[in-house]
Amino acid sequence: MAERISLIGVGVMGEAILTSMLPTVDAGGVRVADGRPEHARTRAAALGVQAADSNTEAVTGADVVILAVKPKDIGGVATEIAPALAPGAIVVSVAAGISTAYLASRLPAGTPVVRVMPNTPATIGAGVSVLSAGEHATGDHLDQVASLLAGTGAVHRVEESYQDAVTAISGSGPAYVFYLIDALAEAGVLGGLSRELARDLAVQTVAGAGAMAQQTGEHPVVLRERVSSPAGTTVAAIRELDERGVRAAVIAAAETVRLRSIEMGRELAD
Ligand SMILES: NC(=O)C1=CN([C@@H]2O[C@H](COP(=O)(O)OP(=O)(O)OC[C@H]3O[C@@H](n4cnc5c(N)ncnc54)[C@H](O)[C@@H]3O)[C@@H](O)[C@H]2O)C=CC1
Ligand SMILES: O=C(O)[C@@H]1CCC=N1
Repeated sequence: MAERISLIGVGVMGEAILTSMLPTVDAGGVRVADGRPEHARTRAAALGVQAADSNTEAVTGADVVILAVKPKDIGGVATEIAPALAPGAIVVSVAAGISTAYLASRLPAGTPVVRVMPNTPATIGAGVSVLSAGEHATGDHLDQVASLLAGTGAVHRVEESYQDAVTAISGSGPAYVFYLIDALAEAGVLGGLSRELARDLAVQTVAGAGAMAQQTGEHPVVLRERVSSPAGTTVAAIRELDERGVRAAVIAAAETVRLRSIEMGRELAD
C-alpha cells in the first residue's frame, strides 16, 4: 500500500521538500496543512495534493508526518497532533535546533522521531539532507525517511549531536553562497558589465566551480591553485581575501550558526 504522508507547514522548506518528493510518491496520499489554511489550499491545488483544514485532520491516518514549521511553533504543533497520530506513525522534523527528545516528550510514548536538516536547493533536487534518529527510530525508519527524501538530493546520516554543525554548513550554507554570488555580480557592475551579464557570470562561476569540486573530488586548495597562475591575477585576489580575513570570517559565521542552533534549542526547552 502506498505511504500516506502528511506535511504540516507549507512554507519555504515544507514546499521544497514536498515538490522534490512528488515525482516518487503517490500524490493522492499526501495531505498538507498550514497555519494559513487558504495558503495550504492554494499550494495543495497547485501541486496536486490534498489540503486539510487542521493539523489534526492532516495527520489522521498518516504513516509519515513531516513537521516544517518554525522552531518556536513546533512544540505546540507536536502537542496538538499527538492525540490524532496513528500508532507507529513516523514523525519527521526539519526544525533547526530542536531535538528529537523535545518532540518525543510531546508525542505518544514510543513514537519514532527523525530529525532532518535539509536545505533549499532541495527545490530543484540539488539539496543535501542530513538525518538523525531519535530514541525510538530504527534503521528501518531512517531508511524509509531517506527514501522519501531521495528527490531532495544527497542524503546523509549523523549522530544527532552533530546536527547543529550540519545546520552551520549545509542548512544555512546556501545563503552564504547567494551572498557571494551577489557580491561577485556587484564587482562585475563596478567593472562596467551590465547587471544581467555580471549576474550570469557570477552564477555560472559558482555553479561550475561547485560541479567541478564535486565531479573531480579534488581538494579545493588544488583546484584553487590551478586557477592561480604565477604572478597572475588570481593569486593577487587570494592574498586580498586572506588579508581581509575572509576565510576566518566564513568559519566564524558558520560557528555562529552552530551556537545559535544550540541556543535556540535551549531557549525553547526552558
Ligand atoms: N528555510 C530554510 O532554508 C530551512 C529551514 N529549515 C527549517 O524549516 C522550518 C520552516 O522554515 P521555513 O520554511 O523557512 O519557514 P516559513 O515561515 O517559510 O514556513 C513555516 C510555515 O509554517 C506555517 N505555520 C506556522 N504555525 C503553524 C501551525 N501552528 N500549524 C501549521 N502551520 C504553521 C506558516 O504559515 C508557514 O507557512 C523551520 O523549523 C526551519 O528551522 C531547515 C532547513 C533549511
Ligand atoms: O535560518 C534558519 O533558521 C533556517 C535553518 C537553516 C536554514 N534556515
